[in-house]
Amino acid sequence: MATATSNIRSPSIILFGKGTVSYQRTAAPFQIPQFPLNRPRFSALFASLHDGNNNDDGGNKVTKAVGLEELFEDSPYDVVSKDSPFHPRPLSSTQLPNSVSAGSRLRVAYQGVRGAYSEAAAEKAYPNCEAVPCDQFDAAFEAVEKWIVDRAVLPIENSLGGSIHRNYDLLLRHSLHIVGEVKLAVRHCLLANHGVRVEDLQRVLSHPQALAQCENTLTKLGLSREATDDTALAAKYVAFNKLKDTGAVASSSAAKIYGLNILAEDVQDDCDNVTRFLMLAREPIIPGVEKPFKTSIVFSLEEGPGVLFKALAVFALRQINLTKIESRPLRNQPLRASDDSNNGSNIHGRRESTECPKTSKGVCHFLASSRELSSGYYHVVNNLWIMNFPNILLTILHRRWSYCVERKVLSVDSQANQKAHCTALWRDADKYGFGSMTPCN
Ligand SMILES: O=C(O)C(=O)C[C@]1(C(=O)O)C=C[C@@H](O)C=C1
Repeated sequence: MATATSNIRSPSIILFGKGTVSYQRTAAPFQIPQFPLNRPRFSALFASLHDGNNNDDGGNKVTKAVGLEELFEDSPYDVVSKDSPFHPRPLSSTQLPNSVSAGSRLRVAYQGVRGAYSEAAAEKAYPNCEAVPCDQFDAAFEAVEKWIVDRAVLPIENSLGGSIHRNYDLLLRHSLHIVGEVKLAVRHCLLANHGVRVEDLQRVLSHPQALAQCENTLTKLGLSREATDDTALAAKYVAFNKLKDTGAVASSSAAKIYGLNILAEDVQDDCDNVTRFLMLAREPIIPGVEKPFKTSIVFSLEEGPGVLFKALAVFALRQINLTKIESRPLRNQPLRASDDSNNGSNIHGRRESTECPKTSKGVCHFLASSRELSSGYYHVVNNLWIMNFPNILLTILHRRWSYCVERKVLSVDSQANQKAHCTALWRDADKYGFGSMTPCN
């Protein structure tokens, strides 16, 4: 009874081609004007993909899905140009033109195909938005940066599966700002083609996070697991390939969209399965002094005893409530096998700025600075609920530590209090070590 999770060649690769090649292939459909006329700015990207049916409740989806299967058979890479005329095809980072966003309806990028939880999150975050699918997280970041869309909504953590590290890392490499968050209750279903029973299933496909969230159930069922780029893509793959021994873990809306049967509902291990999504924009929210904001800060520290403890003391001493901290490897200062031999002493070596664009908002420049000793990690103090978090401090943090990205309204206090609070906090920051960091500008 196999229960291990394996990463197979992702169906998304099968469906959407191979990088730049699929980009070339997309050129043809641009000429087919099936795209709704009221969305001209996307005609180049989605000419063959929309029929204005995005809100279809799925009543006739079985026929559509089955009919499309033939399209996959002759040449998988042509699927880009022949993909469902009913669904937008995901953007990939190689397919983003430099067009400028215009128009009134907010366009919001999400990772996945139609029916992904991220699509639901995008619609929850921005009701009445035009949700734009992207094949990878990077593509969603780039779509905002290149003005293809106005916002991105991307998962950052799940109550059962934990952090989505990829997006932490991408936040550093891109220059977008967190302007809000949305939490989505994720209720997974076990889906299969019509006529397939639970006992017929040998394996199940889904996003790794979704598989992790259903670990106990899938183990009980004795199903092997294979990873896909998103849950809805798993459903699409199972449907289009008419698989009889393979199910998908995905949403009930994915079941409708791709014409699958729901074998079991609520297969996640805990009924409180919530994913937190970040709302990302090109411009930050400018914090006012009249309201406190929820803030995230990224910083790295020099190697030394208790440096992280001291850094966090800065917040503790100011009664600032931290709700999450995430430490991630610094890509340009990776751990090396040879570090084993120096008995846990400092990691030596010069960091090179290869990953981070110089123009990004401070933090990458900062992290790429040439300090010789480093812990090899950067730290994200996340969900930092700061009462009376003042503008001036935000400015200082932005200049010296990195960036403050997440801001949300909490309550109100006087400006004088805020200024005092800020000055003291910054003094502590200097005292406890942040002050020794290399300024980023
Ligand atoms: O695969 C999807 O449907 C997604 O939207 C992605 C994602 C994730 O990355 O965590 C979002 C919510 C669920 O936690 C499972 C998967």
